Amino acid sequence: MSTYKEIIYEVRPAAVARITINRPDRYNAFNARAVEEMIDAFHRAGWDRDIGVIVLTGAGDKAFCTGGDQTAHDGQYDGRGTIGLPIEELQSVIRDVPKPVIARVAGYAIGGGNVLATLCDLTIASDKAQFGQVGPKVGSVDPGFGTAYLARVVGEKKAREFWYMCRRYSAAEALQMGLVNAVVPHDEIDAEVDRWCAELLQRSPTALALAKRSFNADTESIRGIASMGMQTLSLFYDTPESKEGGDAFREKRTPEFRRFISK
Ligand SMILES: CC(C)(COP(=O)(O)OP(=O)(O)OC[C@H]1O[C@@H](n2cnc3c(N)ncnc32)[C@H](O)[C@@H]1OP(=O)(O)O)[C@@H](O)C(=O)NCCC(=O)NCCSC(=O)c1cc(O)c2ccccc2c1O
Repeated sequence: MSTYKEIIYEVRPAAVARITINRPDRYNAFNARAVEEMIDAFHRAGWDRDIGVIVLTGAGDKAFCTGGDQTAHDGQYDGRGTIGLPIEELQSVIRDVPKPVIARVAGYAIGGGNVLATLCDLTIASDKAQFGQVGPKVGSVDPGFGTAYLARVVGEKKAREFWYMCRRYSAAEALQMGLVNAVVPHDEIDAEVDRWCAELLQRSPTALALAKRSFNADTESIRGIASMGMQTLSLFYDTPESKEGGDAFREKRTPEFRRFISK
C-alpha cells in the first residue's frame, strides 16, 4: 500500500513509528479502509529494523478511537472480512509485531477503540481520556479479545460490567483497574510517551520481543474464540435487533431492542 488516506504514518522521534487514525470528524472511528491501512502500517513498522517502538493514537484531542464507523455499518461493514472489516487481522498484527506497541490515549477510547487500546502492550492516557464498551447499546459485541482479553486485564467482574452496563470510565479509574499504565495532564502526554519510548529503546530488542511473545502465548487461545465469535457476529449483524442499534445511533435516539425479541 503506497499512500494512506485514513491514517498518518510517521517516524517520530527516531526509531519510533507513530500510527495516527486520522478521522477526527468521526472521533477516529474506523471504516474498512482505515483498518486495512493500520494493518499495512503495523506490518511496515513491525518488520523495519530501524524501528524499536510503535505508538498508536488518534488525531485531535477528542478521541483515540470510537470503534467501528457507524456510518459505514449497515448490517456488515464496508469491506472484506467476516463482518466486512478485517478487524481480526488488525488485532492479531498488534499482538504479532515483535516490538512494544504503546496506545497514546488523549480522549475517548470507546467500543473497538477501547479494544485496540487494551490490546496494545502499554497505554499512556491523558487526564481527559475516557474508556468504555458500547456494543450492547449499538447491537454489537467483540466476542474474543474484546471480552475475554479485557477480563484478563481488569478481571472478570469489571470486564462484564464494561460490556453489560456500557458505562464510561475516567483515566483515573482506568489506572486503578490496571487498564492503563500512566495518566498525565493532557498537555504532557507527548512528553510522557516520548519518555517511555526512550526507555524502551535502551532495552534489548530481542529480549523485548521474547517477553512480548511469551505474554501473548498465554492468551493465544482467545484468537480461536474470536474467529468463531466473529462468524456468529456476522449472522447477528443481519438481524433487525442488531440493526436497531446502528439505526438508533445514527438517528440519535434510544434503541428499542426488546421489540425484536421473538416470543
Ligand atoms: C464517543 C461518544 C461516547 C462521544 O459522545 P459525545 O456525546 O461526546 O459525542 P457524539 O456522540 O455527539 O459524537 C460526536 C460526533 O462523532 C460521531 N461519532 C462518534 N463515534 C462514532 C462512530 N463510532 N461512528 C461514526 N460516528 C461517530 C458522532 O456521530 C458525532 O458526529 P455528528 O456529525 O453527529 O456531530 C459516542 O459518540 C459514542 O458512544 N460513540 C461510539 C459509537 C459506536 O457505536 N461505536 C462502535 C461500536 S461497535 C465497535 O466498535 C466494534 C469494534 C470492533 O473492533 C469489533 C470487533 C469485532 C466484533 C465487533 C466489533 C465492534 O462491534
